[in-house]
Amino acid sequence: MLNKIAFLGAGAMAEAIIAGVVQQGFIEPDKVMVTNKNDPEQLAQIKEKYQVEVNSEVKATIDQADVILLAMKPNDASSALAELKSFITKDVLILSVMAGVSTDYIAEQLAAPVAVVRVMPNTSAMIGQSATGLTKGVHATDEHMEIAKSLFETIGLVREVTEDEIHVITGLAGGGPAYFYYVIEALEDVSVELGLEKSLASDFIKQTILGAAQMLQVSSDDPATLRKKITSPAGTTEQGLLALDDYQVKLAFKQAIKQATNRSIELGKLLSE
Ligand SMILES: NC(=O)C1=CN([C@@H]2O[C@H](COP(=O)(O)OP(=O)(O)OC[C@H]3O[C@@H](n4cnc5c(N)ncnc54)[C@H](OP(=O)(O)O)[C@@H]3O)[C@@H](O)[C@H]2O)C=CC1
Ligand SMILES: O=C(O)[C@@H]1CCC=N1
Repeated sequence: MLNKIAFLGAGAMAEAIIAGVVQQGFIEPDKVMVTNKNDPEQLAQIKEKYQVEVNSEVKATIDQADVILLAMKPNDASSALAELKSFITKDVLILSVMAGVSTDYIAEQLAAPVAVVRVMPNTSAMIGQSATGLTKGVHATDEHMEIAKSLFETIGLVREVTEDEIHVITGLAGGGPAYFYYVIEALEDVSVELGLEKSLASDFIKQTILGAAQMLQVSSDDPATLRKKITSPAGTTEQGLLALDDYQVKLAFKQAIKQATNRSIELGKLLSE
């Protein structure tokens, strides 16, 4: 049982994890303390929404915490770790959701053999539906991994991956919901263009994507087989898929994941320069 989780960072990802772990009952809200750089209003909102504790000081936030979750942007990592360094105790577990930032970098900046688990969730954590990759830093034990796993399993699927693989997980799943939202924006736009009310279109799009996702979960068919079952020869779907091929949409998605993955690698390298 955890004594306290300290969140350094109170932005979109921190909030999604806080909402998830509190609402799924992983930890009592009064055992969660949150700080940020300089936005008391955001802290007040988080406190009001989730009944967690907030504090403007790092020292007070991490006091008595057995888990510290780093949820600032990668370019704030260096200054945040420099501040954290003076307060860190050796038996704390550091979880970091920062894209690209390696476990070694975090331990080096803290100048201590501290247990670090690098985590890549996504914002669907908010409703318990994240897909989260975990990577064990050199000083983290199996017990630390179990703590990290049990925390993130309350807010979705968890898989342990290597530190190389977590870059791909970042490109694929960390930002993954954004790609689906982007597609949905286009589907909404065209439905309105073709004469549907936006809310009607939105209902159909949401149910269609949810149904497709659930089919993938329960069916023994692979995605290509499921697609073929929808595509009648000389029918409507065939025309839709022809357009997607004409516009090289598969290639575009492959390139998107490659670029996002490469950016994760690059963010890590930029910090080490
Ligand atoms: N958004 C997403 O979908 C995902 C994000 N991530 C990772 O999560 C991290 C946060 O992303 P996101 O939530 O989107 O970013 P946001 O900009 O929404 O939030 C960043 C937070 O970090 C705080 N912060 C900055 N410096 C410090 C510091 N020194 N000490 C304490 N808090 C600090 C900011 O405070 P203030 O507002 O006061 O400046 C802010 O609350 C990133 O590293 C990102 O790679 C990972 C997976 C998915
Ligand atoms: O865009 C980003 O850098 C972060 C990491 C994954 C999702 N959002």
